[in-house]
Amino acid sequence: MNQSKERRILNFVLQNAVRGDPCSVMETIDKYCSEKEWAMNVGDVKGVILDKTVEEINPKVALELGTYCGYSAVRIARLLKAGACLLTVEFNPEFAAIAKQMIEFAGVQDKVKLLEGPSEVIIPQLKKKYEVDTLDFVFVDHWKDRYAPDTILLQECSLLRKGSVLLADNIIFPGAPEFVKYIRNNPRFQCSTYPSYLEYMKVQDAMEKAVFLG
Ligand SMILES: O=C(NC/C=C/[C@H]1O[C@@H](n2cnc3c(NCCO)ncnc32)[C@H](O)[C@@H]1O)c1cc(-c2ccc(F)cc2)cc(O)c1O
Ligand SMILES: [Mg+2]
Repeated sequence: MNQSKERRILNFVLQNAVRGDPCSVMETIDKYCSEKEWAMNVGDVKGVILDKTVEEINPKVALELGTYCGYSAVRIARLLKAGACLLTVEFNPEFAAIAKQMIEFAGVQDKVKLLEGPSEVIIPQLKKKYEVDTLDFVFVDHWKDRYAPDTILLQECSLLRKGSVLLADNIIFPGAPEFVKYIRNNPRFQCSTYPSYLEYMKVQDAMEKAVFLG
C-alpha cells in the first residue's frame, strides 16, 4: 500500500532531524514541506506569531485542536516551562500515530498529552477525565467550520477563565468566516488580528487572537 504524505514527512524527519532537538524537527518539516510536498503545518512564518503568543502567556495548561503531524505541538511544547503541559486533540488515527512519533522524536513527550478523538467528545471530558481546571491557552487549527462551535463548547464546559487566550490559524485562507463573525461580535472576547502568510506560500493569511474577558 503506498505511503501517505504524512508518513513521508515523518520518515524525512526520522532520517534527517536531530533526535531530541525540537528546532531541528521543525526546521526539517519546514524544509520538506517547502521543497518537496506542501502540508498544512502552521509553518515557520505564522509559527513565529504562535511562538510570541505562547511566550507572552507562558501557559501552564495549553490545548491544541487538530494535532495533524505534530508540528505545532512540538513548536508549542518546546516553549513550555517545567510543569506546564500541552493537551493536543486529533481524531484521525493515522495522523495521531504519526504525531506521537514526531513528538517523541523531538523529545517533548513529557510536556505533551495527545488525546485521540473528536474535539466535541474530548472537550467535555477535560475537567473530569483529564483533570483540567481552566485553560491558559488554546491553539485552534482543526476543521475551520468547527472553530466557532468548539469555542462555544469550551465556554459551556467552563474551561476558559478571565484572560484565557485563543489563537486561531487560517482566518484568511482557507478562512473561518463563521468563527470570525462569532468572535469579533462577542463582547466576552477582546480580539486582535495578525496578518501573515499561508505556510510555505506567497499567499496572505492571518491569525486571530481572542482574549476571554470572563
Ligand atoms: O484544513 C486545514 N486544517 C484542518 C486541520 C485538520 C487536522 O485536525 C484534525 N481534526 C479536524 N477536526 C477535528 C476534530 N473535531 C472536529 C470534527 O469532529 N477533532 C479532532 N481532530 C480534528 C484532522 O484530522 C487534521 O489532522 C488547513 C488547510 C490549509 C489549506 C490552505 C490552502 C489550501 F490550498 C488548502 C488547505 C491550511 C491550514 O493551515 C489548515 O490548517
Ligand atoms: Mg492551519
